[in-house]
Amino acid sequence: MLELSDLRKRFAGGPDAPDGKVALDGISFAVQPGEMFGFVGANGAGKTTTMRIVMGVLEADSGSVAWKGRPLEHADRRRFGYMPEERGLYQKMSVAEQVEYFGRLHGLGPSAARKATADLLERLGLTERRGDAVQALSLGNQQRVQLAVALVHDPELLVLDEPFSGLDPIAVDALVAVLQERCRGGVPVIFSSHQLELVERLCDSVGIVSSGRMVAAGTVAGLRSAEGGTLRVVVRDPAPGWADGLPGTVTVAGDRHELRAVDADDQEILRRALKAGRVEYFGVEQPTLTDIFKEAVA
Ligand SMILES: Nc1ncnc2c1ncn2[C@@H]1O[C@H](COP(=O)(O)OP(=O)(O)OP(=O)(O)O)[C@@H](O)[C@H]1O
Repeated sequence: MLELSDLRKRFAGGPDAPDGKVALDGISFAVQPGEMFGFVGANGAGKTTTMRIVMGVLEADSGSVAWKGRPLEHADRRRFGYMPEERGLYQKMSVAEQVEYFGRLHGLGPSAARKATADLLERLGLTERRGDAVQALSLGNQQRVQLAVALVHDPELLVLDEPFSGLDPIAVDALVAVLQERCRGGVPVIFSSHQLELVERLCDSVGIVSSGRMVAAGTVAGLRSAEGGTLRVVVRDPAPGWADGLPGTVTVAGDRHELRAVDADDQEILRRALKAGRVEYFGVEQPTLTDIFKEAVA
């Protein structure tokens, strides 16, 4: 549905970096209807640059962005919802006026804009602040307004640059519910985040970007199985030297010996552990998205 192919972008250099800075070095991925795509990467990896290119804020040096099978055009973007990294709200306008205004700007009629605004302010916990100027709100509440602005016109695609940063847990849950609802309605959602547990919980697929390149992409389950699990055994008070010759590493805390090993013969390790002492834990642990991320960007 949205398809990015081999995007490249170099920023002009200054006196310190005359050759410029390669921000994107061939980014490709696709997001399908109703798919939640988590875009993760270290600071400066290229996430914002990619999203800005999708939204037409920046132009790529080469590569392409297609929407519904044809080159993305300016008119398509009017039907997208975008939350930019540089938050842009009119500070003196009231919360409700602001959201309605952006709804109108994206083509909603007055009553549709009013209704969508009231619904979203309720969902995002802003109804009581509807008449307040944006500048009087806390940063987290300003963020909620920014999200309402991105969502008000019922967009066909959502591109959200760190939408969860700075939100309290209640607001995170409210936003998750809204995004999941939009996804269920067929809208593809791309969002960047450093909150990897949240990405793992929410996303159908994930792209890990490092130095302008996509270093891993796919479903969280697929990335996990590619990575393989870690065997973990905890033995209480084992005989000395019980793990000699076994693969992996052993850490000792008091009388608890913990062995962790990858790609090991689990049955052999279990036999040795049972012989050595009381086995308190034995299992294969799947890597978390944080483990996968660290491995991919290392
Ligand atoms: N306008 C610009 N001029 C020069 N360099 C830029 C510009 N915008 C971005 N860059 C550089 O491009 C690279 C990618 O930046 P980008 O903002 O896309 O990263 P990011 O993954 O969004 O990072 P973060 O997680 O910190 O928001 C960085 O090295 C950044 O310094």
